[in-house]
Amino acid sequence: MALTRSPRWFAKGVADLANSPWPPTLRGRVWLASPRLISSPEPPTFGSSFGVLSKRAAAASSSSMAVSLRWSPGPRSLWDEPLAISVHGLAPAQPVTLRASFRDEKGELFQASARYQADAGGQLDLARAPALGGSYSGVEPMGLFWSMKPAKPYWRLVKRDVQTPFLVELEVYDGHDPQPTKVMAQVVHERGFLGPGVKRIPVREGSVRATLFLPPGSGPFPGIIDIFGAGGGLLEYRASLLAGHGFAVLALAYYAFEDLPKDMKELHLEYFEEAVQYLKNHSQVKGPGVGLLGFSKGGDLCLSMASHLKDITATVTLNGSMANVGSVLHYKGMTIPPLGSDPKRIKMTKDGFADIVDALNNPLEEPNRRSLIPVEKAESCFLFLVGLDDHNWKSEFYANEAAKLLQAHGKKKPKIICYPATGHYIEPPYFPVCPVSFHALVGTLVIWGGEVSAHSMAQIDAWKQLRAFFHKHLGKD
Ligand SMILES: CCCCCCCCCCCC(=O)SCCNC(=O)CCNC(=O)[C@H](O)C(C)(C)COP(=O)(O)OP(=O)(O)OC[C@H]1O[C@@H](n2cnc3c(N)ncnc32)[C@H](O)[C@@H]1OP(=O)(O)O
Repeated sequence: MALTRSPRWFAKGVADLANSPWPPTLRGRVWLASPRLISSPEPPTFGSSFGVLSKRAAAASSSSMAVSLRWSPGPRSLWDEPLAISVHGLAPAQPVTLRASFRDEKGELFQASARYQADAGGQLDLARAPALGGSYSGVEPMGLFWSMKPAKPYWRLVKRDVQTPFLVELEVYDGHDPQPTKVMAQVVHERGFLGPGVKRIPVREGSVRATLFLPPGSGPFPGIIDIFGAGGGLLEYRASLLAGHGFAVLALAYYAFEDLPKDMKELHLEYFEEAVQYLKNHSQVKGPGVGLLGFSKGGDLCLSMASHLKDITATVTLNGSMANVGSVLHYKGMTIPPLGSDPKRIKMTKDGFADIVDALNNPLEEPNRRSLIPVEKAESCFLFLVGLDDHNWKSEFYANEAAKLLQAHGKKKPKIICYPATGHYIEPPYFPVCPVSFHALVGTLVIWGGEVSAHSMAQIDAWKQLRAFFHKHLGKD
């Protein structure tokens, strides 16, 4: 039996299919609105983002009205893209519950839900309608994403393979029951990390272990090196998303990856210098200088790179430190010891988690000054993005002291943007906030800080700010 569809609806789906920039295999899947439209056992795959009822739910649905759930851009989007989400075909003022969920690559579930009420016309537009409770409240067009929580405690969202999307399922349930059962519409949407035409190039040049992401087109593109914090391995997701905004981005590993050192006890700046040279010399990277983006320990590494290496034009840190932390840093015979700490200053929260915010020594006091990073030697301009509720360390203090050091030596004033109620893990937009998780360097569960809503808004703004800063100082592609 052929599928029967309302011509307009079907044509839209097919049109999306034709225009969709994504290869057919990556197109969103849709389920049908009601039994009368279902004839194939397999839900069809369309380029459209019209998503409605699964076959199972269709059988349960009493309404013959097709409830449709739509979001744009469709058929898939990138993780850092906002979505316009709406529901159509409801009864006037009908109470409904929306639920979003997906599983990460380790199979761990992330989910959020919120209660809404349709308008007089039976429509629900998340850009206008307030959530009445659940994972969030108020008018929050992307609340279903940023408010998601893992079912597994102390679990962080980490995208390990940027070549595959997360399949996010969005469901509309009838009513506001705490555990609603009647599904009225359902759609699976693909949230990717590699934009159309972005190339992913593994880099094994000399001792450099990295992945280069190039935007579509011939370039040359402004180049950025992206460095994560303590944890090891090679995390690519921030670089791959940033490449979607016109930058050539090198996600750089520096320990616990392939033949790199197994731990970060001893790091050599020559390794990072080799990475800068690789990126600078790439035919599709626009010189003369490159940008650096560092999060946490990656932030202090970027400051050390900017201070000691040539051709660093723009440096952005996300909750970085202005002292060398967690490893001995060597460069051309020079040795910078790690900033000391005192375990006695680790506090325990009432829930039994470690709060390490005061554990590090003050880098301005002797003998800790030997761990200070000589940012005054840098030619780079700086943007320090700071979470004011960072519980990993005193990010605001470090940013302000680094600014004083720079200005005391006649350097340009760095831009400092502080985000209230924002914790340590400032990730790309719409990453669920992780309040507590395992700290690779401390070896236990720590609190990272951050109030969910404020931290989520900070992630959206920080992403905008760093992109604008790099475009301003490195040029546009
Ligand atoms: C005196 C004190 C002074 C303290 C003074 C303070 C000094 C702070 C200095 C450092 C500041 C920072 O950088 S703070 C950290 C910033 N973090 C980052 O930038 C992220 C860096 N990368 C990572 O976290 C890692 O690469 C991962 C977790 C993404 C993947 O690493 P991996 O090595 O593949 O992980 P894996 O083997 O699977 O698991 C290793 C362990 O990591 C944890 N883990 C793994 N995946 C996850 C996950 N999604 N969510 C939560 N936890 C996870 C588990 O506990 C797991 O143990 P098990 O369950 O398998 O047994």
